[in-house]
Amino acid sequence: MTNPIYLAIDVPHLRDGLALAEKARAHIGGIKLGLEFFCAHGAHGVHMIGQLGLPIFLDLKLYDIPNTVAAAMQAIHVLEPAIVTVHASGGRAMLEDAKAAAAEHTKVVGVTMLTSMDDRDLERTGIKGTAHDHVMRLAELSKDAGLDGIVCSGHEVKAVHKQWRDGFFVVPGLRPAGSAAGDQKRVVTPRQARDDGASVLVIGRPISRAEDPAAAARAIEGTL
Ligand SMILES: O=c1ccn([C@@H]2O[C@H](COP(=O)(O)O)[C@@H](O)[C@H]2O)c(=O)[nH]1
Repeated sequence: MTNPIYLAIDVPHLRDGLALAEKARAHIGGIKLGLEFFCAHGAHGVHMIGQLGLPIFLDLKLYDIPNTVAAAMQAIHVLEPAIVTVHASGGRAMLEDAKAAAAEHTKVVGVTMLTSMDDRDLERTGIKGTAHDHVMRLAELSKDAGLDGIVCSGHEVKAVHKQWRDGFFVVPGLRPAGSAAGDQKRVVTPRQARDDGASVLVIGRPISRAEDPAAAARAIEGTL
């Protein structure tokens, strides 16, 4: 079985990101590079991390008019990402054009509702209903638009998996039992998410902020 853990490299210095990825390398299946990393290090940073030979997940959360998102998708072909994110709330045309513009081997997944938000946060954005309802709606839209899957929390992945059997489900907001949630609000353990149908487990601070990142990654891998 391939290791579903993607380590989120959310550190300001490239050399620290490389060192972290090297330490955890034996216990992870891929690397997730997000906004912080891409804004600081751009394509050069992605190439450097890519040299470790692990699949790269570019968590860019693209959200713009269809033409702009499609152009951005084309621009990143050269980086050969295994996975790229777009915001599912960007609408059907944006999602369709994003998928059409992506490289053949890149999975395009729609971010439904950030794991740092709960029902109350959702209500404050003017959206009625629960996080669960909202994620289910955006999962259906993503599926209809031809995306490969979605990003959701471990609270919803079981229900989404039931509706979309061959979908690809990326789950962040993961915390080993007893570890601090920080800014994450919809949290489950890595094991729970995997058992409920997650394809990819995104884990950042429980590994990157650990005293011994390799030992932390190994311990999480051991629970799966
Ligand atoms: O809904 C979302 C979408 C993306 N993320 C990203 O995942 C990691 C999680 O990091 P932790 O340190 O394990 O909390 C981070 O890069 C986020 O940008 C998310 O958390 N939730």
